[in-house]
Amino acid sequence: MTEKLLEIDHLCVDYETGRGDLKALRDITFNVNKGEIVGIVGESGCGKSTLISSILRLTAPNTRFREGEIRFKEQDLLQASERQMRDLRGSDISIVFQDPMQTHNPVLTIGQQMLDIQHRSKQSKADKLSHAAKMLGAVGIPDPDARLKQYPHEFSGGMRQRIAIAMALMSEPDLLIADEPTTALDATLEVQIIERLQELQREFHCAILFISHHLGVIAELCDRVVVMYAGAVVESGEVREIFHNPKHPYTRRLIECDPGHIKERARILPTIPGEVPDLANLPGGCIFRDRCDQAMARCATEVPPLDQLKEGHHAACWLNHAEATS
Ligand SMILES: Nc1ncnc2c1ncn2[C@@H]1O[C@H](COP(=O)(O)OP(=O)(O)OP(=O)(O)O)[C@@H](O)[C@H]1O
Repeated sequence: MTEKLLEIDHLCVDYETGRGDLKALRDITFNVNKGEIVGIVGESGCGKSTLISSILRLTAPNTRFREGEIRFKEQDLLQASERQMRDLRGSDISIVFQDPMQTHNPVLTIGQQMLDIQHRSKQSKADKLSHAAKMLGAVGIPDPDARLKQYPHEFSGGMRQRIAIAMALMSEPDLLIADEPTTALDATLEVQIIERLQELQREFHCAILFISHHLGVIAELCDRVVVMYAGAVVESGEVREIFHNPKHPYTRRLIECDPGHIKERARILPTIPGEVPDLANLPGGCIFRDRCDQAMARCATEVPPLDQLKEGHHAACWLNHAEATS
């Protein structure tokens, strides 16, 4: 039976700005089940970072949680104390960033940093170092005992990202949030990291919330995908279903822009013409209509609901509304 780990329920998050409230997340609902890999995809500005910082409760001071809930193992994170959040971060929930240098301290050896992560453990220093070396080995760093004595700048970008993943997994988290961990790497390294993440997920049984601009990467790794546009979910479902039977025009355009397997990915991708609407001054109707080549009169006035089209496949587009099962 699938067990829910992370539940995002009708989440609405605003930023207070001089121009009024900027609606960064609107009515976001999705789950990550135990041991599952869920991808979040969308262009820059669609709200991916706001979503991650909301889950970790590391938001900018002008953030307002307007509505909705975030539950992790049934605990309501928006009501949790700062201390409870600190306990969760880096233990039950870990994160890997796009730039591994955000994780690494340049003036400390990798070994010292991996010791620091284990500060709560009662094990001896020798055991902690041996655990650190084992984790470096698990992410494919050769000669891990010697490498522990080196500084971050002595590793290549791909190796630094592997080390960041090793550090994130040291606490055996239930949820690993991977925030575009391969975007800064070339295609070959990207494939290696994706394959390694798949192996590690099987070994450590953690769930992964994988954030990416690229549907190709999501297709390689994830079980399910949530497509976000301008702060809202426009489509969600199993990766295979979304790829073979995309129902939202935005998802179709993303697939056209990011074809096939990441190994063959072109270095410069075509982009979708037009821009994400101003989230501080949202237009009425469907938020994608100005960029949609199938827009109808109704799209200008009525917001399409996120319809269930078949079990587990949802899309918010009037084109499919007649097929909705709920
Ligand atoms: N502290 C803030 N105050 C005001 N607006 C903000 C703030 N942080 C983000 N935004 C705006 O909120 C919207 C969503 O931003 P967010 O960073 O979550 O998107 P994103 O999908 O992660 O983009 P990227 O991939 O470029 O990081 C954008 O319009 C952004 O300009």
